[in-house]
Amino acid sequence: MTDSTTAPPSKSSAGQPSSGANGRVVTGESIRLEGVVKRYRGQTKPAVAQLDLEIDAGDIVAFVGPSGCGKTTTLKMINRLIEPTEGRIYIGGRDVTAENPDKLRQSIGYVIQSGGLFPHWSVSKNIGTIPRILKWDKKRIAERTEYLMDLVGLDAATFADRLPKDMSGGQQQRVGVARALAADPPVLLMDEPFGAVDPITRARLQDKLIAIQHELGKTIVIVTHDFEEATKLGDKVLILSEGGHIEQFAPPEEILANPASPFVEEFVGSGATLAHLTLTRVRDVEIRQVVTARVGEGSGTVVNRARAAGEDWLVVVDEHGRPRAWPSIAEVSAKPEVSDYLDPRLPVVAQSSTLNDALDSMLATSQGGVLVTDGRGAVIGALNIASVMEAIRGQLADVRDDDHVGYLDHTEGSAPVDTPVIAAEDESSAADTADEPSAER
Ligand SMILES: Nc1ncnc2c1ncn2[C@@H]1O[C@H](COP(=O)(O)OP(=O)(O)OP(=O)(O)O)[C@@H](O)[C@H]1O
Repeated sequence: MTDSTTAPPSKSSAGQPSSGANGRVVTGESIRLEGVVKRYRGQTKPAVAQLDLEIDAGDIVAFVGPSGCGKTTTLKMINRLIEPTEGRIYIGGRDVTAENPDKLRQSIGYVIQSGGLFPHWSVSKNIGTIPRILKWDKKRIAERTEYLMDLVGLDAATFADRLPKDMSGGQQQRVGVARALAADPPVLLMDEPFGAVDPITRARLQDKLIAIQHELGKTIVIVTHDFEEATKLGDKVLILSEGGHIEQFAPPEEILANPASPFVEEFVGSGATLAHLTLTRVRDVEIRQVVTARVGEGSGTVVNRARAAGEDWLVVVDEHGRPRAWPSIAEVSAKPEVSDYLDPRLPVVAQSSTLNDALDSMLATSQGGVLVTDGRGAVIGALNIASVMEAIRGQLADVRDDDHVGYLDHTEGSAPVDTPVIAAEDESSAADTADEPSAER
């Protein structure tokens, strides 16, 4: 990836990057909604009845809530794609309800599901959309485009001239994020950005967003239907009920530990255990060191290196340290030098990935381990399934009901009740199979 010296200096209207409360770089701006109301014409009830909300500069905030509660309406009022009926919205202390809406939208990044790219424009032309409107010179646009493609993990030489239709959904979504960041806006609004991609790609895009956020420190508001996604991405989660009513606005840990209302408890409901697992990141678990080898190195040398470290496997990396394959020493020994083979099914997660993501990745690739990479995609170690399971078991034990009596605590004879039927085929299917021979074991 490009190092930061080749990136155009960050020039958000927030001024110089500052350091947030948690020591992170902040180039984003705060967002404040004051008495915001939205009444759509012809509707008896307001979509958003009365909303007061303050989002800190440099935070990611996830909006969740049942369908129709006003998430998208609220998001689109921030960049005035939807005009508030009443109230004021401030970005970095500036009252944006009084600004020219077109100018405002040029200064706020906006990402929608599937990227929303212009289909007949190449990737680079798509990314340069706002800088062209802002009349940046060609050289500056070209440099910015290259930097952003690198930031979102797309090789400029391969993708700059491609049309969106010739890319995967996840790649298109990365272009959507690069385009939204083109003019270095302090605020990024995202409406269900990862809704249309498969779970593994989704986890990778979420990790990429977290890495970008750590590097740039924008203020990001994201609408999602997925509470697990909200807990993974959000520094804070906003739970709304009908009419844009705030049920709770707090860090995910706090929502899980102290749901503010029965509504929140029910909304979080069955997803709570899963969400607890989402709170544990790969970086919270001890990762194993791996032996790496560069493409083109002599096989004898790298096999000796692996043996000396007591490893049967080694990770082949490119010149940036990014993993390409994870062969055994027997496989490496079969060729004179380390091959440039790129394994399309390599299980890889980021440090910001959740234990769920790590497990998903292992299951999807049928591997017993997963490689762990840093924010720039370079390999830093591996996790095996046993350590993930151990951490998950610890998490589940923490959230399990304290009153639960386990097998070892049980006093013999104190539960003289019939065994309940917890799971069984329904009668019709049981009848259907009654005459069939029983399967061999
Ligand atoms: N253009 C419109 N005209 C009239 N009513 C609308 C309009 N757009 C949204 N609404 C209504 O406003 C309310 C809030 O809609 P909004 O799209 O903000 O909800 P949401 O929480 O984003 O929903 P979802 O999760 O289903 O996307 C809903 O009752 C919806 O039917």
